Amino acid sequence: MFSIGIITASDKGARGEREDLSGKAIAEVLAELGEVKHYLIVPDEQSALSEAMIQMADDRKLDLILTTGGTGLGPRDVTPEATLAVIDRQVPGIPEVMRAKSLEKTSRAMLSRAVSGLRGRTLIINLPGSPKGVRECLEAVLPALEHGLSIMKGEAGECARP
Ligand SMILES: Nc1ncnc2c1ncn2[C@@H]1O[C@H](COP(=O)(O)OP(=O)(O)OP(=O)(O)O)[C@@H](O)[C@H]1O
Ligand SMILES: Nc1nc2c(c(=O)[nH]1)N[C@H]1C(S)=C(S)[C@@H](COP(=O)(O)O)O[C@H]1N2
Repeated sequence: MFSIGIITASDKGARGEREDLSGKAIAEVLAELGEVKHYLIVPDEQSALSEAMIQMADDRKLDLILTTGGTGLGPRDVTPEATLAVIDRQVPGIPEVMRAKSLEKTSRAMLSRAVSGLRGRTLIINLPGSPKGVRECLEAVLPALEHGLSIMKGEAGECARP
């Protein structure tokens, strides 16, 4: 079981104006992969988002951080920039597969600028804001997540498939 953090990037959510169904969807989909240890709703502000990621990665030492929201083209959509500012190495295959699989469902998938990467021994993944988008994107990456996290933690040395 891996330790998981969820960050919902949402102005409405942070003001208490909308129930955060997307954060809940992440916790539901990942129930078998790990345990949600920390959960924050943060307004769409780059420094606050980066700060939340640093806290979860460096202080709480969580294995996996999922963000939802703020990946689009809106003027306040800055989650990818907040993520790029704190990661050491990108993992491009994760957003590549999320967009590729999601494009089979909606052409709007191309509008998510989501990124993914490692900060030390923490993997950070951006997801879109809608609960549907969260489920569709997580479904796309889930098959490889456990293996990726094990390699990241130094618990699995072999990538060979049986
Ligand atoms: N955390 C969430 N929980 C439930 N629904 C959400 C959430 N985030 C987004 N949605 C849904 O996806 C739609 C598009 O999301 P978008 O990111 O554009 O939200 P928004 O209206 O700009 O507000 P904000 O950025 O303050 O969350 C919303 O109108 C809402 O229906
Ligand atoms: N799988 C999937 N990806 C998706 C969507 C979706 O419904 N399903 N919505 C798209 C839409 S409409 C937008 S605008 C972008 C960015 O969403 P965000 O700004 O809420 O992060 O994600 C896209 N990615």
